[in-house]
Amino acid sequence: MNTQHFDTLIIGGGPGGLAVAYGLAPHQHVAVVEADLWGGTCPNRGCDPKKMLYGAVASRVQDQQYAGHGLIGAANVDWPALMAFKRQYTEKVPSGTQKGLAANGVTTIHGAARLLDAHTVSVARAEYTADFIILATGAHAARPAIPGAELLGTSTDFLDLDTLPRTMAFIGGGYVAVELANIAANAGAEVHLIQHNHRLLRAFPETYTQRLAQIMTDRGIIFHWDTSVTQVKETAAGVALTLSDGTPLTVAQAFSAIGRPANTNLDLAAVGITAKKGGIVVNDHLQTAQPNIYAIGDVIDKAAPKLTPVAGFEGRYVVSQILGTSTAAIRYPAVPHLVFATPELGQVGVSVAAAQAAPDQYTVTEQDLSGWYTYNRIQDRTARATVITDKQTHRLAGAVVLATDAEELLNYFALLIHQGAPASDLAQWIPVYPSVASDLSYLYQG
Ligand SMILES: Cc1cc2nc3c(=O)[nH]c(=O)nc-3n(C[C@H](O)[C@H](O)[C@H](O)COP(=O)(O)OP(=O)(O)OC[C@H]3O[C@@H](n4cnc5c(N)ncnc54)[C@H](O)[C@@H]3O)c2cc1C
Ligand SMILES: NC(=O)c1ccc[n+]([C@@H]2O[C@H](COP(=O)([O-])OP(=O)(O)OC[C@H]3O[C@@H](n4cnc5c(N)ncnc54)[C@H](O)[C@@H]3O)[C@@H](O)[C@H]2O)c1
Repeated sequence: MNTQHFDTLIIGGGPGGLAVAYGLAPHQHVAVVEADLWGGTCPNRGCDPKKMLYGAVASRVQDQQYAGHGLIGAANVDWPALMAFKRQYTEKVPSGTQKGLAANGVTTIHGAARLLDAHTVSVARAEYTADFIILATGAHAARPAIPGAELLGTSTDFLDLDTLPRTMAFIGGGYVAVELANIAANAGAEVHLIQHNHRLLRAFPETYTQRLAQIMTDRGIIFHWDTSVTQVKETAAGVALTLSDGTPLTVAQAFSAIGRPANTNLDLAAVGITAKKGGIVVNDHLQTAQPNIYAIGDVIDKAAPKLTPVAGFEGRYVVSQILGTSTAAIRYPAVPHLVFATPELGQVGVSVAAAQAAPDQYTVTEQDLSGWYTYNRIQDRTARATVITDKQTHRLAGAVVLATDAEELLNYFALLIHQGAPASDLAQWIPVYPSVASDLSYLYQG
């Protein structure tokens, strides 16, 4: 068998793998193996298509907020046209990604890769060797272990629905369930969200998640708290879910959104690499038990959130390790994370719970922003934010925002934390007025 050799071989052509490929391509002979769609989850069936659908419903919600204040009637979502708009973007992603890699001298190999030893990978009947191997295989949607689970769709199915089902249910109360339920409900569907406990979006403060749940309830989403689904059956009308209290719930379509286990199906044991529930185990240099095999992105077990920019950050870090431009352990900056609902809920830095547990160290200030000009102007009646500052350094330590376009404030907060900028810096800065940025000096006062 002819074996091709590369300096670095990357398994997985998503945001993590691509960051490594583009970083190493000018210096090395590099290959990427992709089993499915070039570009990975985010641009094909994750962040990007999700935000295209979200954009339309967010506009509709904004229209509704202007009702009686200058706009008559909210725009309606034309789901097939919105889906066509989304597909115009997503359909070009795989070929565009592959062409981009080829144009940068990266070899692209299509197929599912497996590890044969610390330097050898098999794809179909071919074998490839490499000095370094990067595992960047991401994660996949889980389905509950119940009879009929195969009848449940996943986020991938939702993001490619030709027509919007009149009724639907989401099992789970994490990012995926909340974001997709919000899109579906604001696009006109009757939506049920079934959560097995009483806690939505565990990474966010409960006072905020309860507020968001109330806003979503007011918009028509039906929450089934402390409820599990015990069985799914096909019916003429769609699917019949049996809920843990015995109640039947029939909807046109139901989706599993109970988490995303790592794609560790790589014959890891054959090379002595371990994986836990959260994913592949790596050290603080992102090396697996085999020092020449790194793992990055959603496939690794880590405390950092599993997000696209985090996968890219890890990819660039691994490039610096392989090229020898850095030998330091990985240090993550404060990572902003945000749920694209209407309104958006985001947070960055020290959590409210951690700050409240250390009252000598942090000041926690929560403010209702709904009366502020920025939010009153767009009739966002629920906007609020919590800002956490360090009592000793007077620097920004963390923030939580529930508001229309919270993403903007969150990005500013992340930058201020990253730069360790004192509040006094804002006095030397002139933002556009009126804008979200022009509120910063009122929110962060050191
Ligand atoms: C519905 C949804 C919405 C999301 N929204 C956001 C968002 O708004 N913001 C955000 O930051 N993140 C979001 N995410 C998360 C984001 O998509 C991931 O964090 C990101 O894609 C991780 O990148 P990755 O490179 O680690 O993995 P992936 O993007 O999953 O790429 C891994 C690639 O590896 C391939 N692969 C797997 N096994 C093999 C194998 N054996 N051989 C070869 N190839 C293999 C897969 O086919 C895949 O293409 C969302 C995710 C979902 C599902
Ligand atoms: N805006 C964003 O940045 C964004 C959007 C979507 C996804 N993501 C990424 O994708 C990841 C996965 O999202 P997700 O929503 O699938 O997972 P998640 O881990 O965020 O939430 C899973 C939810 O399912 C519930 N659950 C778990 N097991 C269950 C079971 N057996 N039965 C019923 N419910 C169960 C959990 O309590 C939780 O509410 C996120 O953690 C995030 O990293 C990010």
